[in-house]
Amino acid sequence: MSQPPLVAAAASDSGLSGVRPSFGKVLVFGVGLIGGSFALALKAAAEVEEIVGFGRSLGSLKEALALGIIDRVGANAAQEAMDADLILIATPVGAIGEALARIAPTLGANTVVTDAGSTKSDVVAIARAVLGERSGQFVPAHPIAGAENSGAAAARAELYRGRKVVITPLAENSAAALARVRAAWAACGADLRELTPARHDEVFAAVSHLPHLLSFALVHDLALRDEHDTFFTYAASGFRDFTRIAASHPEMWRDICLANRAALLGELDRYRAELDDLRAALQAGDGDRLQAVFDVARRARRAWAEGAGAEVAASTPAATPHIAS
Ligand SMILES: NC(=O)C1=CN([C@@H]2O[C@H](COP(=O)(O)OP(=O)(O)OC[C@H]3O[C@@H](n4cnc5c(N)ncnc54)[C@H](O)[C@@H]3O)[C@@H](O)[C@H]2O)C=CC1
Ligand SMILES: O=C(O)C(=O)Cc1ccc(O)cc1
Repeated sequence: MSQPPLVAAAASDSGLSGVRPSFGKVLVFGVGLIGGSFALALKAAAEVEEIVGFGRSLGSLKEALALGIIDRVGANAAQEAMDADLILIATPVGAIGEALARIAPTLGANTVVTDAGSTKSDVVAIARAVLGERSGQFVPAHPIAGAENSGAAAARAELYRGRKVVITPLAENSAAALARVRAAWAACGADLRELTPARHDEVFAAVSHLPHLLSFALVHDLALRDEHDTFFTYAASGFRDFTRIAASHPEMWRDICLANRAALLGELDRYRAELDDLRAALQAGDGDRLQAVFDVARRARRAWAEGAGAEVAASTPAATPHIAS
């Protein structure tokens, strides 16, 4: 790396000439919200010379070109991978293996590869299978920033500023490869964290994948009712908050749910047990129990929103064995 990214950005902002960007040629596979925002952020930080986009549809790549997100539409991934400095794979997780397969045979010895997938154990497994002895060049990542909107038109340079990006390094990553990928995400303004792939998937099953599944389920159930218009007419801001994420991309979420199926099933079972507990309290007219659960949840939610983390002691007396365990 020629310069620490933010130093180089500051130098270029202040008008100093002769400071080279940290990355020459960057390939982005999947130039949508996440890939497009990464491209725009590297450009805004003056950390890249050229961004070449690859994707499934020429139409969306042309849109990304017109929006100034990429500099060229790539035609030959294998050829471009030979001398790329950095490659980001930002397709739905089910397509990451296919993108890796396109670059694997010709991947340059000094090229580093990262991804943005919402799941990590499956991505690591496919990367090792496809890249073989080159898997050390792949440093997995997951930006915890996004939205229910998708596509290149939703991309913005500021998306990652101050937001966490979880890196799940591999034992075979060299210190240099890890540093290059960390530098790229840091140049986007991210707050870098590290987890193992397995721990990552457990955590995100609970705080991201399950909430999306629940939101899709609620809206699906209402949408299929005969008088769904009446329900939606009267839905207020609580419904809006709970269901915003049900407007997320169905294909992307299909892939995430399937990729993290084991952890998600575990979280779903816990949630069902929680619902059973609340149902039993409701049926028994046990207002104390309802209020005790709501009180713990309210304090945890408020502490989290205030940035203190959810460190409220779970002091609710357990009504059922599953809560006590
Ligand atoms: N949307 C979000 O809030 C977040 C998404 N992610 C992850 O980032 C990745 C991308 O998500 P978004 O940018 O939101 O989706 P998006 O739908 O905005 O962009 C995905 C892009 O990948 C392209 N694509 C789809 N299948 C492909 C294939 N087989 N080969 C090549 N290109 C293909 C699409 O044409 C599109 O341009 C996913 O893996 C997702 O799990 C991670 C963090 C947040
Ligand atoms: O829209 C939202 O609030 C999100 O939760 C965005 C999001 C979606 C997928 C991820 O892996 C990370 C963040």
